[in-house]
Amino acid sequence: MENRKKLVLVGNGMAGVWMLEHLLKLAPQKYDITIFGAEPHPNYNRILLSSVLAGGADMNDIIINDLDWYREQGIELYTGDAVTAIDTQQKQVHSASGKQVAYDELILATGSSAFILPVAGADKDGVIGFRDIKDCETMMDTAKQYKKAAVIGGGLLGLEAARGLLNLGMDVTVIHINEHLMDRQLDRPAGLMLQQELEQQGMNFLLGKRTVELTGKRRVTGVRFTDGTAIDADLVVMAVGIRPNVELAATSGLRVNRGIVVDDYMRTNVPGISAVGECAEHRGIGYGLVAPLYEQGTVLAKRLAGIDTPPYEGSVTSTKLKVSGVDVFSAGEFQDSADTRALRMQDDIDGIYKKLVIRDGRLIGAVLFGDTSDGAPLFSLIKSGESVQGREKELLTGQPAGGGATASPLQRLEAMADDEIVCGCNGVSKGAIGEAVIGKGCNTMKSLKACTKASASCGGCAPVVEGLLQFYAGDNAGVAVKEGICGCTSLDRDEIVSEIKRMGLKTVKETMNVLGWSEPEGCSKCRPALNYYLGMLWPGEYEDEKESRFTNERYHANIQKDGTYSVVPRIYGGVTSPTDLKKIADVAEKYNVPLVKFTGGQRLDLLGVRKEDLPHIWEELDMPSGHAYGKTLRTVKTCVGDTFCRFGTKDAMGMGIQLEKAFERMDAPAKVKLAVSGCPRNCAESGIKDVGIVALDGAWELYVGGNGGVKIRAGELLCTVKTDEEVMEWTSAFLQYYREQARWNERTAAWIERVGLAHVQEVLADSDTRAALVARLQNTLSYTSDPWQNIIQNDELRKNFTDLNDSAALAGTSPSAP
Ligand SMILES: Cc1cc2nc3c(=O)[nH]c(=O)nc-3n(C[C@H](O)[C@H](O)[C@H](O)COP(=O)(O)OP(=O)(O)OC[C@H]3O[C@@H](n4cnc5c(N)ncnc54)[C@H](O)[C@@H]3O)c2cc1C
Ligand SMILES: NC(=O)c1ccc[n+]([C@@H]2O[C@H](COP(=O)([O-])OP(=O)(O)OC[C@H]3O[C@@H](n4cnc5c(N)ncnc54)[C@H](O)[C@@H]3O)[C@@H](O)[C@H]2O)c1
Ligand code: SF4
Ligand code: FES
Repeated sequence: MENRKKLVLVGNGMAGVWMLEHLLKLAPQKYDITIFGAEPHPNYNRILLSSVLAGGADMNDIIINDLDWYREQGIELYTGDAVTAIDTQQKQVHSASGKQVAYDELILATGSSAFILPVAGADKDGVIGFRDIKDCETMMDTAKQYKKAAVIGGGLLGLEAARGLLNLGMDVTVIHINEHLMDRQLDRPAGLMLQQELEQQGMNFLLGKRTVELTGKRRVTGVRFTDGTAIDADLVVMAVGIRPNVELAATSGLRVNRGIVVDDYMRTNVPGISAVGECAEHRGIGYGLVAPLYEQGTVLAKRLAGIDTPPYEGSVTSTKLKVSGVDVFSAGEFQDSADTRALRMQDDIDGIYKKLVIRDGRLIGAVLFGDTSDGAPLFSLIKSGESVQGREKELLTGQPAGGGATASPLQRLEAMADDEIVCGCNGVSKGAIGEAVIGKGCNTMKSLKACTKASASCGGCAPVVEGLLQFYAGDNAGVAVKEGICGCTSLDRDEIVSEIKRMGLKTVKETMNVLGWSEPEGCSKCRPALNYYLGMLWPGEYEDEKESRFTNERYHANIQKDGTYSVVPRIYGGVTSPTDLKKIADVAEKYNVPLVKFTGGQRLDLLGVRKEDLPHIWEELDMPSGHAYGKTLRTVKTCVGDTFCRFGTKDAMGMGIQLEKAFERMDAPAKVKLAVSGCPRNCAESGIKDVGIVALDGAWELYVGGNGGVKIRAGELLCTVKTDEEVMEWTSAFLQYYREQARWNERTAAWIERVGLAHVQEVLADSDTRAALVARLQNTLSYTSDPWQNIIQNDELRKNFTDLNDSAALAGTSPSAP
């Protein structure tokens, strides 16, 4: 150990420790390391303080390296002890607690401090910046006692602080000096759209205001502006930018401007002393985001390890607003000037704005509002500096020139270049994720994060990283995506299903016991999932556990927002009769049903029914349940087909009724909707159903995986068949395969995206497999019966509808579109 050099790091924050981690990987034995940190904590993720304040994370969740890590690395760590002087002659640092430590290499990573406006009253109690754990705790404590918060500064930090304070129940006013928010990241249209969104969330704004004084005695009570106006405030958070911590360097004789001046290898003007992070100023620029600081850290780590490295030449930055739930992205030069051209697209109805700034045929900046999914590829183009001439409009619309379909998420992942940066904070490319998943077997988000650092900082890239994890794991047969289905178990869906089968587990309780659930009672995520898997695996044998079902399924009715229920009788294929209509009208009148409405699935919905009336209504209706509440077949929508329509080529109504009669009461991982149209005009909207059938001249087309809900998805063509019998066979086989393979609560659209249509087609192409699937579905359906008939004929079950304090059901309902 004696010939190791001594390395001292001043500042136990994000940039310094990130650099050290890198150095330890490159040259684990080269240095004896000592770290001084002014804060009393191990290294934590400062970025996530916004999430902690907003209630989305716990302080424990944001520790990056715990104390064990320092011990394991042999690092001497002094927390809560600031370095106060550097003796550059003796090569020693002195700390506030009186320690003296010698160095061969000294790294200054002292970060920044929140800039506190030098206005009268800025030293009063209740006036803080938002920089560290202490500030965060002060805000959380203040919200318990006080009501009114003022945030000065409508930049990234101010808006994230304001969102957190709103979540803590405070009235929040953001005071901003400019006429639009985030003026350092957004142009005016995007700034105004952001303001509108945040106002709807309950934030108040005072724009164009310059603070002149903070009023109050010891504690702040208000904010006064240069125009003479004022507001009350019990808490004032200053978020008007940052100032690099340079005092230590300046008083020790290092060259300092706004930050500590460094060259392209992060060297200061004093031999043996480097600076990295927010405290450093490189080519006149100080950065306030982690991505460029990590780029600096990479160069410094290599130099300290003695490895050749290209110089650090500065960074192009991109930002995203966190925690507000509003999608905002900004990168590069976002303001246009005399030598730039800008392309803009604004959609006020959907709240989407996109601006691209181009100079000399190259993309140099972008602003996205409302939909930031193009952020990563646009940022890659900005960084690469490649020509986009002729492709500008394509980049703006996201569609290939000359039209064509918008790519699906999977296609988009596939189309990404290997060197495209996926995680901006940590500089992780698509290729690096592929390498980690396939090459190193990192097949969970946790291990992938540990392996690559992707999504370990702001978390903004997590959806894309997760998509790539699925993408690569799916592509590589040897790797399975392993995510526990909930916090009670580390087992994923496939493992649970195969263990239930292998060990013959027959109840929810037994499954949880045998498979080592951490929560003996399970949770609202795993209980209904296990109930479904057991019912799917052991039809006829497994007794449904009604306490594992949500309220809607438990009462066989959709609970409405006023606590009443709805009744939807089954109307096969949407075809009814005067007799049924009369029955429906009679019960609606008799039970004072406040609303009778046609649903999107061509059914009649009686809304506003009292729980105790449900059994009587169903008794008097004497019609089968429409299952408008469950994870089952909901409806088969039909058009009139060739029975009446002059374009019709086949009997769409007849086919719809046949399908609905065949699959009614079929439990499924999620709700299932079907449609049959008599010709490609598609009046029954077959293109957006789980199974959508379209008649052609002499054939039927079967589309699968469509969805018209939150995330619209067009169905994909599974097959084209000739006869009605084949329609029944393929639909049965498809539905049973979905029942057996999908995760609980996964709609066919999500399932198909996950496993790929080609896989489903390959499985179903085999006629023996189809026959076996059809037989298994028929077997399952043979055990089902109408739930309302069961209830009205059973006095015990009827009692549930008069006992108003039935608390055994799982809290929550599932959405109820029939
Ligand atoms: C609430 C919040 C949200 C943010 N969100 C994002 C985001 O989403 N994306 C993004 O890219 N960036 C974000 N940032 C910025 C990001 O956190 C910083 O860029 C990053 O932490 C800077 O790292 P650093 O190591 O240079 O400084 P720091 O993380 O501040 O670390 C410096 C450390 O040095 C210590 N120190 C200072 N002087 C001394 C001394 N003399 N002796 C010993 N120790 C000393 C300080 O106490 C501090 O602990 C956010 C910042 C905040 C406050
Ligand atoms: N999501 C993220 O990436 C994120 C989140 C939080 C913080 N940060 C980083 O933390 C640092 C601090 O953030 P910030 O928002 O304080 O800095 P900022 O410089 O981005 O924004 C400060 C804002 O305050 C306004 N301002 C300046 N003087 C004012 C005054 N007297 N009254 C009212 N408004 C005034 C400015 O116009 C500016 O919009 C930055 O480096 C930022 O990049 C990033
Ligand atoms: S889908 Fe075709 S057959 Fe059906 S109603 Fe429309 S036009 Fe007529
Ligand atoms: S982009 Fe911030 S963690 Fe990946």
